[in-house]
Amino acid sequence: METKRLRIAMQKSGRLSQDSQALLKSCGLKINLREDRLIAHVENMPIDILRVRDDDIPGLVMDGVVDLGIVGENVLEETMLERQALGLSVEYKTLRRLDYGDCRLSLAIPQEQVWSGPESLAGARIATTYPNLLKRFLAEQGVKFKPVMLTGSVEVAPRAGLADAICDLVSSGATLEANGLKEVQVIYRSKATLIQAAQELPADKQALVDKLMPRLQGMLQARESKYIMLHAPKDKLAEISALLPGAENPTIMDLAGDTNHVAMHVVSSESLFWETMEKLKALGASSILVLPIEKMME
Ligand SMILES: Nc1ncnc2c1ncn2[C@@H]1O[C@H](COP(=O)(O)OP(=O)(O)OP(=O)(O)O)[C@@H](O)[C@H]1O
Ligand SMILES: O=P(O)(O)OC[C@H]1O[C@H](OP(=O)(O)OP(=O)(O)O)[C@H](O)[C@@H]1O
Ligand SMILES: [Mg+2]
Repeated sequence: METKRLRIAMQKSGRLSQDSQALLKSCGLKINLREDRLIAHVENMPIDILRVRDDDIPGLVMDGVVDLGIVGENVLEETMLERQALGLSVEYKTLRRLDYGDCRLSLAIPQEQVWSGPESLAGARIATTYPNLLKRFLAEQGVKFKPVMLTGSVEVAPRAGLADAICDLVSSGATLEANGLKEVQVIYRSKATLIQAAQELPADKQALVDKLMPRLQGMLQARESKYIMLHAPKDKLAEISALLPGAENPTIMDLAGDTNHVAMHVVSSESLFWETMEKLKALGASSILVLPIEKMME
């Protein structure tokens, strides 16, 4: 269905919802969101946000039902494999990998069991929501297994006697531990990603995407960067710069009444660890301030 408004699909409720909504808001979208509504209107731009189950997002983009989607790479890759097997279109464009939704798809077994590699799962029943990613991994290892498809509560499957092992998402590992399981093999690492339908968009919609992308890029870059201010001995400027990632072009300013030191301001592409601060201090730097950056545009 053709609409004049750009359609963006994102997860309705779950791990990616808050961050995705916050990211779009930070790009200037005023989202009129009502919890019970599946479509949220953006008040100040011709954009509609479709709030759906995350599993549906890759298909909506690949079928061109929505223009953009924010989804975990794990779900994207799993859907690709599933659609490939069904002979459906798997085309899309990745616009930007995002900085949230970090997790890994891993194999886990009961804590008391000994792990001697993927081959120890030969013939095992493995519970998962990601049968295609699991099949691909174990096929590469030459291991045959019996998939047990579960769409939730995968971690309880071994205790419930439904499976011998599981293949599920892990972040802190707390859920595995709470269920008496241990992570033994990572099979896929994932983050949230912004994707676009493969077919060409009408010019006005593409113009809107082209307007939003530098804002998104700027927000993500700002989140990854820090503004660092410090006083430095003039004869140690090169050594101090070398300690600050992305500080090729520092701003150097004279300090009133001090001819031996200068003020140095840099945008660093990474957060500054305490260890680096201590090294800066050892080189004679003082008054070191590390500030977050709200927005950036190059
Ligand atoms: N513990 C985690 N930490 C960080 N990101 C995660 C974590 N678990 C999952 N994710 C990412 O967030 C996505 C959504 O996870 P969530 O658990 O909300 O999915 P769901 O239960 O399948 O939701 P839905 O109801 O939309 O189908 C996952 O596909 C993954 O990319
Ligand atoms: O390693 P951890 O930090 O414990 O995270 C892993 C858990 O997080 C996700 O579920 P979520 O909590 O989103 O709930 P869900 O099962 O309802 O999807 C995932 O499916 C795991 O169960
Ligand atoms: Mg889901």
